[in-house]
Amino acid sequence: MSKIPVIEMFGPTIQGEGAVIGVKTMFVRTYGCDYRCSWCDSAFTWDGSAKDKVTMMEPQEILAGLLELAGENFNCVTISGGNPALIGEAIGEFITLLHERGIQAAIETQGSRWQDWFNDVDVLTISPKPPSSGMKTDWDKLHEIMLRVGNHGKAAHSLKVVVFNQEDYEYARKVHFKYPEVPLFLQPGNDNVTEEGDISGRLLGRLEWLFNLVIADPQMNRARVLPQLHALIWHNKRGK
Ligand SMILES: C[S@@+](CC[C@H](N)C(=O)[O-])C[C@H]1O[C@@H](n2cnc3c(N)ncnc32)[C@H](O)[C@@H]1O
Ligand SMILES: Nc1nc2[nH]cc(C(=O)O)c2c(=O)[nH]1
Ligand code: SF4
Ligand SMILES: [Mg+2]
Repeated sequence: MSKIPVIEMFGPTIQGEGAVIGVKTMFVRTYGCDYRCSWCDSAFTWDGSAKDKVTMMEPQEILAGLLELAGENFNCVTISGGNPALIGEAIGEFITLLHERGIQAAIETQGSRWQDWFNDVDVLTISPKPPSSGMKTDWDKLHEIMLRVGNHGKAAHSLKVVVFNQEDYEYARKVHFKYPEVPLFLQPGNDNVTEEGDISGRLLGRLEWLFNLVIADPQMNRARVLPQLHALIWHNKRGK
């Protein structure tokens, strides 16, 4: 039986981002990422600082862990990371276990890798990375993924672009132009992920800035602009 490197499990909490914002969900965060975004708010999944916290878990053990944490108090599990798309069939098996119990599976990934289990996901969020991240988008790979989820998947899929500056905004426009039929969510970047205390004022200022860009832009009439809702409420606290 193949295993999944899990760095944390938490919840129930409220999905704070994207297409299913506001939904009660558990989180399973996998270890390891093929990217190194300069502003990553979950860098402990790849920078080595929490390596000793990784547990290799079978799908059944993860489900048992979630049930222990929350009992029956959830019907959605969000698998994030790191990049969960680095992991093969074990996640497919985990999704099957969730579905057997009538639980939905949501995925957060950046669109750099495909896995066949994407087709079985209920909510697939693809979040390609803008220039401020320091990462370079492989547009061919992203295109392959968008075609595959569009043609075969049952997944309700959407694109989510984090925007820190004007150049990132241009990148988001490019993504929207390439995939105009796919729901696009814009999310302002949190430029200090270690600040303690109440960061909501700073984040709301960035949200207003992004609102104003979209309001002025006829190319973005269908984009949706959302905060990281959990960060407004729980700030930079981990496991929320
Ligand atoms: C930590 S990532 C993990 C999943 C996957 N690696 C990805 O990037 O899509 C989860 C989400 O948080 C977003 N994110 C990470 N750091 C952020 C920051 N400083 N401000 C706003 N969003 C951030 C990412 O863009 C992604 O949409
Ligand atoms: N509440 C909450 N919502 C989220 N949406 C995406 C998250 C992530 O880190 O992938 C996240 C997270 O870490 N917490
Ligand atoms: S792709 Fe996601 S997890 Fe990986 S470094 Fe970027 S934001 Fe962090
Ligand atoms: Mg997060």
